[in-house]
Amino acid sequence: MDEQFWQRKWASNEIAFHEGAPNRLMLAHIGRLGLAPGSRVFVPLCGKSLDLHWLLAQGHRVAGVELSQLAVDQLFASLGVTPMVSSAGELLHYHAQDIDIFVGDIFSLSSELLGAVDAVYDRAALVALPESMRASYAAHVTQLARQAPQLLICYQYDQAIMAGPPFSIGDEEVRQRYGHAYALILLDKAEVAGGFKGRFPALEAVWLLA
Ligand SMILES: C[S@@+](CC[C@H](N)C(=O)[O-])C[C@H]1O[C@@H](n2cnc3c(N)ncnc32)[C@H](O)[C@@H]1O
Repeated sequence: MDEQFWQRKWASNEIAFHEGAPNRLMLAHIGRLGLAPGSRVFVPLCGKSLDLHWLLAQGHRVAGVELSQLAVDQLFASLGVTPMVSSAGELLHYHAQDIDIFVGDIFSLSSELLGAVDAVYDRAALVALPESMRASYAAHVTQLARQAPQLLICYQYDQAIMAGPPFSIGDEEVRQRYGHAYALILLDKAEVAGGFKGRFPALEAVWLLA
């Protein structure tokens, strides 16, 4: 999954991962992060997720990083907000009140550029990356967020049925990626209603990394 793969997806509007409403598992479990009003939540690989809208509506601040400038332009358009855009190293920094979105590769983002965050929310980010990138991604997010608590949502299914993305991330892999830095609590594991992509059984697991 190189950069061109995702740029093509956005350019051709093949974005089935984009949900038309805030994620139901986030709504059910985000309380476990214990966010105080005004908390700053980092959303890696954020796309134009409506979860960002929801977090803002709760009075939180959001920070994100996303490869596709098209996605980020669409995000701000849907928020009805005109950002200030500046360059930040190899990234572009879109800023508006309570919002900082960095456009470019997450591996070009530093904790200094990102600034302090109170929590991380990963939906469809770790699962979007091939196995060869996931160890570096998890280590980088842990370091970027200075071990802030994280709500992580993963799919689990038979990887032999579909190549991914999204990839299947089993419990053991979550422990391998994050167990050294966090106490892991499996909050929920439930069948994907109607099967994954309507074709085969899958589970969604929600983890609290505390
Ligand atoms: C499966 S989508 C999920 C988007 C969002 N989290 C959501 O729930 O709708 C994965 C996103 O990660 C972005 N992406 C992939 N690799 C990236 C990277 N190295 N740095 C930043 N963004 C990346 C893609 O452009 C895509 O928008």
